[in-house]
Formats: sequence, structure tokens, C-alpha cells
Amino acid sequence: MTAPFPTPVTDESQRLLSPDELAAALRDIGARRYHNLHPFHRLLHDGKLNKDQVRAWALNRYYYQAMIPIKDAAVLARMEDASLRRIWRQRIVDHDGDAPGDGGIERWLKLAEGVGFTRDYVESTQGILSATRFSVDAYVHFVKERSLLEAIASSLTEMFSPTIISERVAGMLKNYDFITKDTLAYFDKRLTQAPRDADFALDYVQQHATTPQLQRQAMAALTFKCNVLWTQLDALYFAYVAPGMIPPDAWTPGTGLVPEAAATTTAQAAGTGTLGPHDVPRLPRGVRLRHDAVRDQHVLLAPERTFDLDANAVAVLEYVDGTRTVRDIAGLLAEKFTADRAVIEADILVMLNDLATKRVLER
Ligand SMILES: O=C(O)c1cc(C(=O)O)c2c(n1)C(=O)C(=O)c1cc(C(=O)O)[nH]c1-2
Repeated sequence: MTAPFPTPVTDESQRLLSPDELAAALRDIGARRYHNLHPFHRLLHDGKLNKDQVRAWALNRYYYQAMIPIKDAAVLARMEDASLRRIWRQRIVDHDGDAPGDGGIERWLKLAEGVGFTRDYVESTQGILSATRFSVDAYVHFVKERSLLEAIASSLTEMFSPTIISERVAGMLKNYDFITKDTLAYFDKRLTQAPRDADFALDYVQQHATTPQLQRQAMAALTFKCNVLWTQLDALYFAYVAPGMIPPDAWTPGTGLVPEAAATTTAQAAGTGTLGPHDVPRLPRGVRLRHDAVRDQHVLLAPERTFDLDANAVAVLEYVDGTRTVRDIAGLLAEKFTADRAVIEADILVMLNDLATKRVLER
């Protein structure tokens, strides 16, 4: 099989790197490709997603969590050395627990329940995006088919996860009123498990990637894994942020939820659910666009609250008249600024949904 990513054949890539240089090269891959850089994660952590978009993330990510121990069992099955297996098996215990009700998968189910899903719906995996399934399954296949060195190297994304986890937990707690510390308890343990696992894997890769070719294989494996994570977020963004094209059998807001959560979603659907390109946004009763002459600043004036608006938001809101769809507005802005309508549409959907989350816009 050919390498998934062509590696440039230059003199530099033929050279055997020292263990420290190899570690630096691996870190550099993460610095350029790790999923903390993905726009979906930026929106998630900055509080820019609405509840349904956060739900879509929790639901899809469950599939990743559920498959990790299967992936690790596949890696374990390839290890001929009992001392290696003894260490690796801890990963399976971390996710599966030692008893029912324990372990990482269970904690992820708590997270999904915390945002309103029924456990059965999440465990059924029926609403998961096909692209999520394809990416995660590709990871499992990769560790079965490639060398043990590549399988272990592909787990090295965990070197970068503690930073994103801290950022995510702090951001989500601060920005979403429906997220509690308990809901995010999954991540507490990962903060110690991930560095422990990553240290072991890095040490293994440094010791076993003993030729330039093996070192390149390890780097390609990590690149592949970054792409496994990245494509999952691409799929979420496309389906649930912009253009908001949910594939036929994937989860749609309002389904798979416990009755109380479904009831609030239905109530919100009339007002502030996820806005898509064909929705007609409008300002709710009592919310007005005003120019504050003293500060020379446009604001949205809502009962007991005001929101400062930047020039882009003002340009969009001037077209929000309760008759135009998001797509109409994007078309007008595209003409006005001679820009690509699809790009504008994607941007304004994020902005409008942010305002909807703050309840100063509805459809
Ligand atoms: O929250 C995250 O951003 C994140 C990233 C990663 C990762 O980088 O692969 C893992 C996890 N979480 C995680 O929770 C987890 O159990 C895990 C296992 C693995 C792996 O490749 O074996 N990665 C990750």
C-alpha cells in the first residue's frame, strides 16, 4: 500500500534524527495539524455553538470513545512482548473500567446524558455521521494493518491533548450555562492518563524508529491520526454549523433526547434553535438595533441587556428584516462586498447562531 501522505524526499528527510530531533519533528506535526486548530473546536471552546451543536459534538465523539478500547485491543494483539502488553492494557481498563459503571466510555455517556441525550440513543450510534464512523474506523484499520511502530506512533496525538482539554473545560464551563463540572468529568482523568500514555508511546517511538525510513513512517502515522481527528470536526461543521447539511440518517435536533430536554428544544425551535441557510432570522420582540451616539457604537438593545456590535454584525443585521432568509442576506452582502456568497453565508451563520444563543435573534 502506498503511504497516505507523500513525504518529500530531500536530503534532510534521509537523515537519521536524534531522539530529541524526532520528538521535535513530531511536536511540529501537532503544532500544524492538531484538532485544537479546527474552527469547530474554536467555536466550541469560545461558547459560540448553540446547545444542539454541542449535542452533535458529544454524540459523534461517543463513537470515537467507544472504539478506542477496540483500537487498543488491536494494538495489544500485535505485541509479542508481555511487558509491553502489561503497560498497554491499562489503556483498555481506563476506557472500559474494571466494573460496570466505571471507565471512560461510561463517563462519556454521562457527558452525553448531561447535554440531554438518552443513554440508549447514544449507545445505539444510529445518529452518528457516516464521516465520523469512516474516520474512526480508519484509525482502527490503520493500527491493524500497519507496523506496531506506526500503530503506537498514531496514538501520539495524545501528546497535545492536555492543552486542548484544559482550554475546552475552562471555555465550556465559562460559556455555556447548560454545562457543569460534573458533565465534563470525563476530562479530569484524561489530564493524567494522556501524558502517561503519550510519554510511553514517545519513548517507544524514539527507541524503535532507528532508521530515517522508520522515522518518516512514525511521522506519517501521526499525520494520519491528526487527519482522523480533523475530518471528524469537518463533518460536524458541515452538518451542524455551515452550510448545515445534515445527511439523511444522521441525528437531527430534537431527537434522541430525554423528554425534558426535547421539550425545551421544541420550545426553542420556534425561537432560537440552530439557524440554517433557509431560515428567516428576525429580532425578537423587545430587541432593537440602535446607534449609541455617545460611544459611536452600534448595539443590540434587549430588555436589561445590551450587546456591542462590530461593523460586520451591523452590516448583517441591517438586512435582517423578518422576511429575508440567511441565504438572501448572504447574497446581498456578497454583492455589496463583491465576495463569495458561500463564504459569507458560512460566516454569517456562525454569527447569527451566536446571537440566537444569546437570545437576541430568533427565527
Ligand atoms: O479531547 C481530546 O481532544 C482528545 C484527543 C485525543 C487524541 O489526541 O487522540 C484523545 C482523547 N481526547 C481521549 O479522550 C482519548 O481517550 C484518546 C485516546 C487516544 C488514542 O489515540 O489512543 N486519543 C485520545
